[in-house]
Amino acid sequence: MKAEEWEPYYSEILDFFGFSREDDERAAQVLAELLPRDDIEILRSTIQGRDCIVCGNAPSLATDILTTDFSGKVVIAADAAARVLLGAGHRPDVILSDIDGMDDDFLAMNDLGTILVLHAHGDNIPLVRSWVPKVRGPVVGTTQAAPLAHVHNFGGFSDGDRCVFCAYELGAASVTLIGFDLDDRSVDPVKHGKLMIARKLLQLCGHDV
Ligand SMILES: Nc1ncnc2c1ncn2[C@@H]1O[C@H](COP(=O)(O)OP(=O)(O)OP(=O)(O)O)[C@@H](O)[C@H]1O
Ligand SMILES: Nc1nc2c(c(=O)[nH]1)N=C(CO)CN2
Ligand SMILES: [Mg+2]
Repeated sequence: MKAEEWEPYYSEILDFFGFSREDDERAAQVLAELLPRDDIEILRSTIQGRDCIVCGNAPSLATDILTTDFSGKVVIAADAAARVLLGAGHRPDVILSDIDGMDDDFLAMNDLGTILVLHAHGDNIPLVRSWVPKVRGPVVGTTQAAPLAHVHNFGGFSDGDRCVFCAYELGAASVTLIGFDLDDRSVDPVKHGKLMIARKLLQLCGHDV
């Protein structure tokens, strides 16, 4: 998504949650300084022209996995969905995370080739500082604010919808969603707000979830 197309959605999200653009920009700078590399071309070659399965982390993911044919597909996990996939025997090819779901399992998957797409925002700067220096494998940085030379903005907000924007931006042949239950009543009010925004952003990409 072009920056000028993303801007009105981003602006509305900042107003809705009371988040600060300046804090998001500061977070992107911190990420830029800590990233060991920019593996965007590895990420592009993983996704371009391929059928992708994007996995959200709704409670329904565990059963969705059982009825999904993963063969030949690129598996993209939204944050902690990666652990559910791994537990079911599917190490994701790519994980997008704003680092609140990150743990040593993510580093172990990254050591085996899973690409980490790590997102900096105004409320996760301490997580960026503590986890990014530990990354040894392929890594790409993202922001929801203005992109920097090696910190990308593919569009999207929550980990799940950002996976979908990233896949289309990098030329996926198709994108299938599993583990998305945006009407989930078990989530807290902030998460509910994020899921409603995810619905709107996914509709922009042609996915009615
Ligand atoms: N019912 C659901 N509950 C949680 N996440 C969901 C649900 N349905 C879809 N998702 C998607 O799965 C993504 C990953 O979920 P997870 O619970 O790991 O996220 P999170 O790190 O808490 O979310 P975020 O950082 O985006 O607030 C979410 O960002 C969201 O886009
Ligand atoms: N400033 C800020 N930005 C975000 C946040 C958040 O909590 N604060 N959460 C996100 C993932 O849901 C994505 N972006
Ligand atoms: Mg997260």
